[in-house]
Amino acid sequence: MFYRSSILKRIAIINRFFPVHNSISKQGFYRSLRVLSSPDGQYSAAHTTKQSSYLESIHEKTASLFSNSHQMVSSVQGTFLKFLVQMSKATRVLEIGTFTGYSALCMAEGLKGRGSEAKVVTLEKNIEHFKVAKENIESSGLGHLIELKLGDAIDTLLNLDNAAQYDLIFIDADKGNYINYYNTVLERNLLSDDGIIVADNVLFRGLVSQVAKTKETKDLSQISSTVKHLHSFNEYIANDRRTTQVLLPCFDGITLIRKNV
Ligand SMILES: C[S@@+](CC[C@H](N)C(=O)[O-])C[C@H]1O[C@@H](n2cnc3c(N)ncnc32)[C@H](O)[C@@H]1O
Repeated sequence: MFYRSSILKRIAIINRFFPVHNSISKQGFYRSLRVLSSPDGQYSAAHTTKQSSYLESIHEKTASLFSNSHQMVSSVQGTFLKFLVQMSKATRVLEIGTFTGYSALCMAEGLKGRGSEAKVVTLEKNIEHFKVAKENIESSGLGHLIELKLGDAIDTLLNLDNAAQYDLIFIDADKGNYINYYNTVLERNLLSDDGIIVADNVLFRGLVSQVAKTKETKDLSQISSTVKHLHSFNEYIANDRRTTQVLLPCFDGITLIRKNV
C-alpha cells in the first residue's frame, strides 16, 4: 500500500517538474510512468534481496521529506550499485551527486571488508542536501567509508588528488554537465584502467530516444533541456574512441563505460 501511494506521489511530482509538451514526448513519458508503477517493477522489488533496515529507512525518510525525492535511485538500483561495487572488486568509488547520501551508502555497503583503502568519495553542491547526507552518513555506522565533499562538482573534480584513482565512478548530478564530468574524469586520469563509469538517467523517463526521432521532423525547442543534454551525452560517448560502453535500458537508463587501454 505504502509502495503504491509513494509511486503515485512521485508521478505527481514528475508531472509537475517535467510537464509533457506535446505528442512527441507524451508516449515515452507515459511509458516511463508505467515502468515506475508496473507489475514488473513491483515484482522486481519483491524478488530482490532486502536491503539493510538502515538503507530502507534512509530511502523512506528521503521520500517523505523531499518533494524531489524521485532524484534518488530506487532501492533495486541501490542494490544493483552495491552489486557492481562488489563484482568489480572496487576499492575506491567516486560519486558525482550525493543528494541525501542513499546511493553513496548503498555503494559503501559493497565496500565492506575491502581494507583500509576502501572509500566512497561523494560530491554535492547543495548545502541542504549536504547537511542531510552528512547526518545520514554519520548515523549509518559506515562513516569511515564515505568522504562527503561540498562544492561544485567540476571544481572538486579539478582539485581531487589523482594519485589515487577510482575503480567505479557514478555520475548522477546535473545532466548539462555530464559531458564535462566524463571528460574531466578521463583527462585528469581519475579512472583506473579496470575501472567503470556508471552514468545514470541516460534514457530519462523514456524521453531521450524520442529526441533522436524528433530531430528529423519536429522542433527541438519543445523538448526539455535535460533531455537534450542527455541525448548529446549519449551521442558523445557513442562516438568517443577513448572508451567502450553499453547503454542498458533498465531503471531510468544507465550506461556502463570502460577505458580502452
Ligand atoms: C540525482 S541527485 C543524486 C541522487 C543520489 N545519487 C541518490 O541516488 O541518492 C543529484 C544531486 O546532484 C547535486 N548537484 C547538481 N548539480 C551539481 C553540481 N554542479 N555539483 C555538485 N552537485 C550537484 C544536486 O544538488 C542533487 O543533490
